[in-house]
Amino acid sequence: MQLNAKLLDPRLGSEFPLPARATEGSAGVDLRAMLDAPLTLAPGQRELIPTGLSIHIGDPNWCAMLMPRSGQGHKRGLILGNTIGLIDSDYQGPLMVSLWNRGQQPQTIDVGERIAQMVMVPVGIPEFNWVEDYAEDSVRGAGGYGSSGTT
Ligand SMILES: O=c1ccn([C@H]2C[C@H](O)[C@@H](COP(=O)(O)OP(=O)(O)OP(=O)(O)O)O2)c(=O)[nH]1
Ligand SMILES: [Mg+2]
Repeated sequence: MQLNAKLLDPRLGSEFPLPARATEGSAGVDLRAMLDAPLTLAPGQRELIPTGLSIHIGDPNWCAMLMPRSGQGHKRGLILGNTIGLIDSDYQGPLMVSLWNRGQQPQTIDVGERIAQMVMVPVGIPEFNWVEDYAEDSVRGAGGYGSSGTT
């Protein structure tokens, strides 16, 4: 899909590669920490980190989601302060990553390091049809929270 975007940090595309997917089959576009200097996050600390770009999706049938990189999350405890960042189709401001060190050790983020990934996701737009009863009872009904067991 085509995506209008602005480079807000001139180091992107010169000193650091443009945002890109790591491989042809990657779902996520890796986003970099466009910091002025390395940043150390203490255990439990989170900071809003600029990615150096903005996007304008435009089409309300799409959104973007910012997600942790699995290696960073699993090995270093670096995930997102909002768990997943949701980027609205009408947002035109700078893309920011709330990076959260949920681990036990301080973690230093290098300038330009790839800290998160952005995935484009289709959005269903609900038009609520408020009813008293559902026409059919589903097999699940109100069962949830482990109701189907573990085996
Ligand atoms: O990780 C994130 C999450 C959000 N945003 C931007 C894009 C998004 O469209 C906007 C608002 O996000 P959201 O709707 O999740 O936050 P909110 O707390 O509901 O703010 P608002 O009242 O502005 O909608 O902030 C980011 O840059 N990074
Ligand atoms: Mg909102």
